[in-house]
Amino acid sequence: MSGNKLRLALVQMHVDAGYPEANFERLEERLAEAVAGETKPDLIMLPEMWNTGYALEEIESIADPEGERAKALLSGFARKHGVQVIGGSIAEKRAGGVYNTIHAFNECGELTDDYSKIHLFRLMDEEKYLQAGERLGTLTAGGIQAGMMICYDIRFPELARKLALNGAQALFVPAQWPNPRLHHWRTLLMARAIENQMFVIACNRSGESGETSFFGHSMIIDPWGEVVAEAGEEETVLRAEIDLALVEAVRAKIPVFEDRRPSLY
Ligand SMILES: NC(=O)CCC(=O)C(=O)O
Repeated sequence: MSGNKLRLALVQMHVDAGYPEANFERLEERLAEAVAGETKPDLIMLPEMWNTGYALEEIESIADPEGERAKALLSGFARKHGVQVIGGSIAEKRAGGVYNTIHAFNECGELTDDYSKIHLFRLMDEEKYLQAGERLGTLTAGGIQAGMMICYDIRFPELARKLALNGAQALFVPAQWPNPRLHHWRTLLMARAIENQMFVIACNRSGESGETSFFGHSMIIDPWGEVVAEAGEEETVLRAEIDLALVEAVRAKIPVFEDRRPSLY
Protein backbone atom coordinates (compact mmCIF):
# COMPACT_ATOMS: atom_id res chain seq x y z
CA MET A 1 0.00 0.00 0.00
CA SER A 2 1.47 3.39 -0.92
CA GLY A 3 -0.27 6.32 0.79
CA ASN A 4 -3.96 5.60 0.51
CA LYS A 5 -3.59 3.53 -2.63
CA LEU A 6 -4.16 -0.19 -2.64
CA ARG A 7 -3.52 -2.63 -5.48
CA LEU A 8 -6.09 -5.41 -5.40
CA ALA A 9 -6.15 -8.86 -6.99
CA LEU A 10 -9.37 -10.87 -6.76
CA VAL A 11 -9.08 -14.58 -7.53
CA GLN A 12 -12.30 -15.56 -9.33
CA MET A 13 -12.00 -19.35 -9.57
CA HIS A 14 -13.94 -22.55 -10.16
CA VAL A 15 -14.61 -24.68 -7.10
CA ASP A 16 -15.15 -28.45 -7.17
CA ALA A 17 -17.90 -29.11 -4.63
CA GLY A 18 -16.79 -31.92 -2.33
CA TYR A 19 -13.14 -32.05 -3.50
CA PRO A 20 -10.87 -30.04 -1.18
CA GLU A 21 -7.71 -31.60 -2.72
CA ALA A 22 -8.60 -30.31 -6.18
CA ASN A 23 -9.53 -26.91 -4.75
CA PHE A 24 -6.29 -26.51 -2.82
CA GLU A 25 -4.35 -27.42 -5.95
CA ARG A 26 -6.31 -24.97 -8.11
CA LEU A 27 -5.96 -22.23 -5.52
CA GLU A 28 -2.18 -22.57 -5.43
CA GLU A 29 -2.08 -22.15 -9.22
CA ARG A 30 -4.34 -19.10 -9.11
CA LEU A 31 -2.34 -17.54 -6.26
CA ALA A 32 0.87 -17.96 -8.25
CA GLU A 33 -0.85 -16.21 -11.16
CA ALA A 34 -2.01 -13.40 -8.86
CA VAL A 35 1.58 -12.48 -7.85
CA ALA A 36 3.15 -13.09 -11.28
CA GLY A 37 3.97 -10.09 -13.41
CA GLU A 38 5.62 -6.78 -12.79
CA THR A 39 3.17 -5.13 -10.43
CA LYS A 40 2.64 -7.08 -7.25
CA PRO A 41 -0.74 -6.62 -5.58
CA ASP A 42 -0.96 -5.31 -2.01
CA LEU A 43 -3.97 -7.46 -1.23
CA ILE A 44 -5.34 -10.72 -2.61
CA MET A 45 -8.87 -11.92 -2.01
CA LEU A 46 -10.56 -15.29 -2.63
CA PRO A 47 -14.21 -16.37 -3.06
CA GLU A 48 -16.56 -17.97 -0.53
CA MET A 49 -16.17 -21.63 0.57
CA TRP A 50 -13.37 -22.22 -1.91
CA ASN A 51 -12.12 -25.32 -0.07
CA THR A 52 -15.26 -27.48 -0.17
CA GLY A 53 -17.90 -25.68 -2.21
CA TYR A 54 -21.50 -26.34 -1.22
CA ALA A 55 -21.11 -30.10 -0.63
CA LEU A 56 -23.16 -29.56 2.49
CA GLU A 57 -24.33 -33.13 3.06
CA GLU A 58 -20.71 -34.18 3.60
CA ILE A 59 -19.48 -30.91 5.06
CA GLU A 60 -18.80 -32.35 8.54
CA SER A 61 -16.24 -34.75 7.11
CA ILE A 62 -14.54 -32.44 4.57
CA ALA A 63 -14.49 -29.09 6.43
CA ASP A 64 -11.01 -27.96 7.51
CA PRO A 65 -10.53 -28.69 11.27
CA GLU A 66 -9.97 -25.25 12.91
CA GLY A 67 -9.11 -24.00 9.41
CA GLU A 68 -5.54 -25.20 10.00
CA ARG A 69 -4.75 -26.37 6.48
CA ALA A 70 -6.08 -23.23 4.79
CA LYS A 71 -4.51 -20.94 7.37
CA ALA A 72 -1.08 -22.56 6.93
CA LEU A 73 -1.25 -22.16 3.15
CA LEU A 74 -2.51 -18.57 3.19
CA SER A 75 -0.26 -17.38 5.99
CA GLY A 76 2.81 -18.88 4.30
CA PHE A 77 1.83 -17.32 0.98
CA ALA A 78 1.22 -13.89 2.54
CA ARG A 79 4.60 -13.97 4.28
CA LYS A 80 6.54 -15.26 1.27
CA HIS A 81 5.15 -12.64 -1.09
CA GLY A 82 4.68 -9.77 1.38
CA VAL A 83 1.03 -9.44 0.46
CA GLN A 84 -2.16 -9.19 2.50
CA VAL A 85 -4.61 -12.06 2.00
CA ILE A 86 -8.33 -12.07 2.66
CA GLY A 87 -8.79 -15.81 2.48
CA GLY A 88 -12.24 -15.74 0.92
CA SER A 89 -14.06 -18.06 3.19
CA ILE A 90 -13.67 -21.72 3.99
CA ALA A 91 -15.79 -24.39 5.60
CA GLU A 92 -14.13 -24.53 9.01
CA LYS A 93 -14.86 -27.27 11.54
CA ARG A 94 -14.89 -26.06 15.13
CA ALA A 95 -16.18 -27.49 18.41
CA GLY A 96 -19.67 -26.07 17.83
CA GLY A 97 -20.01 -27.32 14.24
CA VAL A 98 -19.04 -26.09 10.78
CA TYR A 99 -18.73 -22.34 10.12
CA ASN A 100 -18.30 -20.36 6.90
CA THR A 101 -15.27 -18.31 7.91
CA ILE A 102 -12.94 -15.67 6.48
CA HIS A 103 -9.35 -15.52 7.75
CA ALA A 104 -7.37 -12.37 6.99
CA PHE A 105 -3.58 -12.14 7.05
CA ASN A 106 -1.24 -9.19 6.97
CA GLU A 107 1.83 -9.05 4.74
CA CYS A 108 3.90 -10.74 7.47
CA GLY A 109 1.57 -13.73 7.34
CA GLU A 110 -0.01 -12.98 10.72
CA LEU A 111 -3.68 -13.80 11.17
CA THR A 112 -5.19 -10.43 12.07
CA ASP A 113 -8.95 -10.94 11.73
CA ASP A 114 -11.59 -13.54 11.16
CA TYR A 115 -15.31 -13.48 10.52
CA SER A 116 -17.95 -16.20 10.22
CA LYS A 117 -21.01 -15.56 8.04
CA ILE A 118 -23.85 -14.37 10.26
CA HIS A 119 -26.83 -14.81 7.89
CA LEU A 120 -27.28 -18.38 6.68
CA PHE A 121 -28.85 -18.73 3.21
CA ARG A 122 -31.82 -21.05 3.37
CA LEU A 123 -32.23 -21.29 -0.40
CA MET A 124 -28.93 -23.21 -0.39
CA ASP A 125 -29.70 -25.15 2.86
CA GLU A 126 -26.94 -23.47 4.83
CA GLU A 127 -29.03 -23.38 8.01
CA LYS A 128 -29.27 -27.20 8.01
CA TYR A 129 -25.53 -27.79 7.99
CA LEU A 130 -23.70 -24.64 9.09
CA GLN A 131 -23.52 -22.57 12.26
CA ALA A 132 -23.98 -18.80 12.12
CA GLY A 133 -21.26 -16.47 13.36
CA GLU A 134 -22.12 -14.17 16.26
CA ARG A 135 -19.97 -11.11 15.72
CA LEU A 136 -19.23 -8.50 13.07
CA GLY A 137 -16.37 -8.68 10.60
CA THR A 138 -13.88 -5.89 11.11
CA LEU A 139 -10.69 -5.92 9.09
CA THR A 140 -7.56 -4.31 10.48
CA ALA A 141 -4.92 -5.96 8.26
CA GLY A 142 -2.45 -3.52 6.73
CA GLY A 143 -3.98 -0.56 8.54
CA ILE A 144 -7.08 -0.58 6.32
CA GLN A 145 -10.33 0.25 8.06
CA ALA A 146 -12.76 -2.15 6.47
CA GLY A 147 -15.57 -4.57 7.07
CA MET A 148 -16.20 -8.13 5.92
CA MET A 149 -19.51 -9.63 4.88
CA ILE A 150 -20.08 -12.99 3.18
CA CYS A 151 -22.38 -13.37 0.16
CA TYR A 152 -26.02 -13.44 1.44
CA ASP A 153 -24.94 -10.96 4.18
CA ILE A 154 -25.08 -8.18 1.57
CA ARG A 155 -28.88 -8.39 1.55
CA PHE A 156 -28.81 -6.84 5.03
CA PRO A 157 -28.15 -3.11 4.64
CA GLU A 158 -28.17 -2.59 8.42
CA LEU A 159 -25.03 -4.68 8.69
CA ALA A 160 -23.10 -2.67 6.08
CA ARG A 161 -24.27 0.58 7.68
CA LYS A 162 -23.14 -0.59 11.11
CA LEU A 163 -19.69 -1.42 9.71
CA ALA A 164 -19.54 2.00 8.02
CA LEU A 165 -20.54 3.73 11.26
CA ASN A 166 -17.77 1.79 12.98
CA GLY A 167 -15.30 3.37 10.55
CA ALA A 168 -15.13 1.03 7.54
CA GLN A 169 -13.99 2.67 4.30
CA ALA A 170 -14.25 -0.55 2.33
CA LEU A 171 -16.28 -3.72 2.43
CA PHE A 172 -14.82 -7.09 1.39
CA VAL A 173 -17.39 -9.63 0.17
CA PRO A 174 -16.43 -13.19 -0.83
CA ALA A 175 -19.30 -15.04 -2.50
CA GLN A 176 -20.71 -18.08 -4.23
CA TRP A 177 -23.64 -16.25 -5.81
CA PRO A 178 -25.30 -18.29 -8.58
CA ASN A 179 -27.50 -17.71 -11.59
CA PRO A 180 -30.15 -16.45 -12.13
CA ARG A 181 -29.51 -13.58 -9.67
CA LEU A 182 -26.80 -11.52 -11.40
CA HIS A 183 -29.14 -8.51 -11.30
CA HIS A 184 -29.48 -8.80 -7.51
CA TRP A 185 -25.71 -9.25 -7.07
CA ARG A 186 -24.75 -6.15 -9.05
CA THR A 187 -27.55 -3.97 -7.69
CA LEU A 188 -27.02 -4.88 -4.03
CA LEU A 189 -23.25 -4.39 -4.24
CA MET A 190 -23.70 -1.00 -5.89
CA ALA A 191 -26.32 0.02 -3.35
CA ARG A 192 -24.06 -0.89 -0.42
CA ALA A 193 -21.27 1.21 -2.01
CA ILE A 194 -23.44 4.24 -2.76
CA GLU A 195 -25.46 4.34 0.47
CA ASN A 196 -22.39 3.89 2.68
CA GLN A 197 -20.01 5.86 0.45
CA MET A 198 -17.42 3.12 0.70
CA PHE A 199 -15.51 0.83 -1.63
CA VAL A 200 -17.15 -2.56 -2.17
CA ILE A 201 -14.74 -5.31 -3.20
CA ALA A 202 -16.56 -8.52 -4.05
CA CYS A 203 -15.07 -11.82 -5.24
CA ASN A 204 -17.48 -14.41 -6.61
CA ARG A 205 -16.67 -17.92 -7.83
CA SER A 206 -17.12 -19.10 -11.41
CA GLY A 207 -18.01 -22.46 -12.98
CA GLU A 208 -20.68 -25.01 -12.19
CA SER A 209 -21.51 -27.40 -9.37
CA GLY A 210 -24.16 -29.94 -10.33
CA GLU A 211 -27.08 -27.99 -11.76
CA THR A 212 -26.01 -24.71 -10.23
CA SER A 213 -23.96 -22.29 -12.31
CA PHE A 214 -22.05 -19.34 -10.91
CA PHE A 215 -21.67 -16.24 -13.06
CA GLY A 216 -18.46 -14.77 -11.66
CA HIS A 217 -18.72 -10.98 -12.19
CA SER A 218 -16.43 -10.19 -9.29
CA MET A 219 -16.57 -6.44 -8.83
CA ILE A 220 -14.71 -3.47 -7.40
CA ILE A 221 -17.00 -0.48 -6.89
CA ASP A 222 -15.94 2.94 -5.65
CA PRO A 223 -17.74 5.08 -3.02
CA TRP A 224 -19.50 7.05 -5.79
CA GLY A 225 -20.96 3.81 -7.13
CA GLU A 226 -18.75 3.62 -10.21
CA VAL A 227 -17.57 0.18 -11.26
CA VAL A 228 -13.77 0.32 -11.15
CA ALA A 229 -13.39 -3.25 -12.45
CA GLU A 230 -15.70 -6.15 -13.21
CA ALA A 231 -14.86 -9.69 -14.30
CA GLY A 232 -16.74 -11.77 -16.84
CA GLU A 233 -17.93 -15.32 -16.24
CA GLU A 234 -14.63 -17.19 -16.55
CA GLU A 235 -11.81 -17.87 -14.11
CA THR A 236 -9.61 -14.82 -13.85
CA VAL A 237 -7.59 -12.61 -11.54
CA LEU A 238 -9.40 -9.26 -11.44
CA ARG A 239 -6.99 -6.42 -10.74
CA ALA A 240 -7.44 -2.74 -9.88
CA GLU A 241 -5.83 -0.01 -7.86
CA ILE A 242 -8.06 1.97 -5.55
CA ASP A 243 -7.44 5.19 -3.65
CA LEU A 244 -9.05 5.13 -0.21
CA ALA A 245 -8.87 8.95 -0.07
CA LEU A 246 -11.91 8.94 -2.37
CA VAL A 247 -14.07 7.86 0.58
CA GLU A 248 -13.58 11.14 2.44
CA ALA A 249 -14.02 13.16 -0.77
CA VAL A 250 -17.41 11.52 -1.50
CA ARG A 251 -18.53 11.83 2.13
CA ALA A 252 -17.63 15.55 2.08
CA LYS A 253 -19.54 16.13 -1.18
CA ILE A 254 -22.80 14.52 -0.01
CA PRO A 255 -22.62 14.38 3.81
CA VAL A 256 -24.97 11.46 4.32
CA PHE A 257 -23.44 10.48 7.63
CA GLU A 258 -23.92 13.99 9.04
CA ASP A 259 -27.48 14.22 7.69
CA ARG A 260 -28.76 10.97 9.18
CA ARG A 261 -31.74 11.28 11.56
CA PRO A 262 -31.32 8.13 13.68
CA SER A 263 -33.76 9.47 16.28
CA LEU A 264 -36.53 9.00 13.68
CA TYR A 265 -35.59 5.53 12.46
N1 LIG B 1 -23.85 -18.29 -0.89
C1 LIG B 1 -24.80 -17.38 -0.70
O1 LIG B 1 -24.94 -16.81 0.37
C2 LIG B 1 -25.67 -17.10 -1.89
C3 LIG B 1 -26.56 -15.89 -1.69
C4 LIG B 1 -27.47 -15.69 -2.86
O2 LIG B 1 -27.34 -16.34 -3.87
C5 LIG B 1 -28.53 -14.68 -2.75
O3 LIG B 1 -29.29 -14.56 -3.74
O4 LIG B 1 -28.65 -14.01 -1.72
